[in-house]
Amino acid sequence: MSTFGELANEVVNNSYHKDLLRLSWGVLSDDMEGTGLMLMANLFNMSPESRLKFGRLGHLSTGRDNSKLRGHSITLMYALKNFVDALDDVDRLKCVVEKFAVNHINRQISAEEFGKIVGPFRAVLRIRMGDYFDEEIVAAWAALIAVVQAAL
Ligand code: HEM
Repeated sequence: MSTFGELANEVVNNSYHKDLLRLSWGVLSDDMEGTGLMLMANLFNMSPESRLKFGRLGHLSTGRDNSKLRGHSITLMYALKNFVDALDDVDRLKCVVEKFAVNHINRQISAEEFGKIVGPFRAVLRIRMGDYFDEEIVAAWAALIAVVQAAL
């Protein structure tokens, strides 16, 4: 089992994956709010048990009309932007990942639960990337998510 530091190094040293992350981020970030809402809706549909962790957000099926869910979706996307902006600097990547890991440790989110975002992420990439969708793009995001999981 690789450590947090080893996984962070693997992400920073994988130029091909970094190209895929930046390319797909360019597409995903074109509509930060819409992409964030789509990711959350996918998580709630694909892992209904995760809804229990988001009690603060109220009724989770109301999408953009739910201002708390909307706020959460936007801040989640800016968290991803922090990761993408740190891809060339392993120390920077580690410190932003640790910052977001703490937010989840405080909410009792385990590494396994956090990993449930990969399927919903794949579904977002399928829609947003269209003909440019490729499993290797999912693998690049999964490797980045694995760094967060290792910090939980
Ligand atoms: C791409 C993956 C994810 C990112 C980038 C992310 C990012 C964030 C951010 C930025 C916050 C707000 C932090 C704060 O206000 O303290 C947050 C809160 C939270 N996250 Fe995540 N998250 C991800 C995945 C998940 C998953 C998979 C779960 C659970 C299964 C989860 C559960 C939570 C919960 C329960 C909160 C608190 C919501 C609230 O009451 O405001 N997150 N997340």
